[in-house]
Amino acid sequence: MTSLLDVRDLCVTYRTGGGDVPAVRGVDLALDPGGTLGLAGESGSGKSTVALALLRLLPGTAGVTGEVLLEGENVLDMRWGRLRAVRWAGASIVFQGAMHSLNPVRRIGDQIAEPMAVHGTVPAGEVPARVTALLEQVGLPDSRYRDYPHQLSGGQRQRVMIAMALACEPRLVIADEATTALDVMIQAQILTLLKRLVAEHGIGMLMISHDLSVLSSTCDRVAIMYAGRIVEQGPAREVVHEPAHPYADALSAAFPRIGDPASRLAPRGLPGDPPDPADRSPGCVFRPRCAVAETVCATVDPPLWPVDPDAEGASTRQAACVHVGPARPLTAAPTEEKRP
Ligand SMILES: Nc1ncnc2c1ncn2[C@@H]1O[C@H](COP(=O)(O)OP(=O)(O)OP(=O)(O)O)[C@@H](O)[C@H]1O
Repeated sequence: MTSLLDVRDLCVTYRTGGGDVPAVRGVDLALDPGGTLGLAGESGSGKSTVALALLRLLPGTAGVTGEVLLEGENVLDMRWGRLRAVRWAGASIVFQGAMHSLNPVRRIGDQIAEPMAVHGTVPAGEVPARVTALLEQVGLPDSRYRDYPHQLSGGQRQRVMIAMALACEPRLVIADEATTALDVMIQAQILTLLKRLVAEHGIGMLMISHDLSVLSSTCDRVAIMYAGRIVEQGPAREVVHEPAHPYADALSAAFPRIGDPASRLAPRGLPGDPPDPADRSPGCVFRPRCAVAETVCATVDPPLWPVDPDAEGASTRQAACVHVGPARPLTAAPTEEKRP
């Protein structure tokens, strides 16, 4: 089966007056049709840069290398006309903060109709009925068709953004912090809606959030980013509830876990700051903040490898840490030597 999305060795560097900022460094991601992949990491880890790179929406100051294969076709090599056809119809994106993404002086229905008109995916005469159907799918009455964005609540506007994203029946939806600005009740409603729509339409979804609990309740698989790299990826339950990489562990511990009263009362924080993206020191980039760092971590920068190479299906769970997987022997000697 061809992957819906296959990202290979994606690197993004922003050119700034203060020098180059390598925001994404060698990211590999894969998503099957109908699959849901979560991308998590703290602020500045490069999540949005990945999302924007997938549809070539980055500013001109960004240099991009690697491959973004959408149903086998490299988005990074597409000619402009082909790229325009792929946006909305092949893959669409829902951003945080719908008020800034919607046009304040255009009616909701007309804005949802626009991608269909531009791409000609629906005959002109059928567009109003399709808009009404989309409004219904996202839980809005068709009386909202003629409303302006300011007449809707934040949650309703976010539903409009989802309706727009689905308008041309894309195979991939990218949701970038799509529920972050919403209160917890509305957030739950929108997540339920997204999950239902993705399942009903067989759409693949890449969901970006700094909130692991959101991803664990929505996605099949989760990838954790730190300083522009994926440091762990695998089945959502395992990555969120039994993280292997020390950073994934710290991120997971920062969120209260349902059913664990102790963690609900005292989520752990992660000391220190994320590294300067321009820092090219050798070794593991997480080392200065890592509670289990050893001497070897100052020189070895491990790639992603299987967490448990002996377990069945283990190849799907990977982490980039010398303390997990086949790298363990690397740590054995220095650890023994250090002991008195
Ligand atoms: N236009 C830009 N020019 C220069 N640097 C940028 C630009 N956009 C992002 N960056 C830098 O790239 C890195 C990754 O930023 P990005 O916004 O992708 O992270 P993020 O994980 O999505 O963060 P957040 O959750 O806060 O949105 C950061 O160091 C950021 O400062």
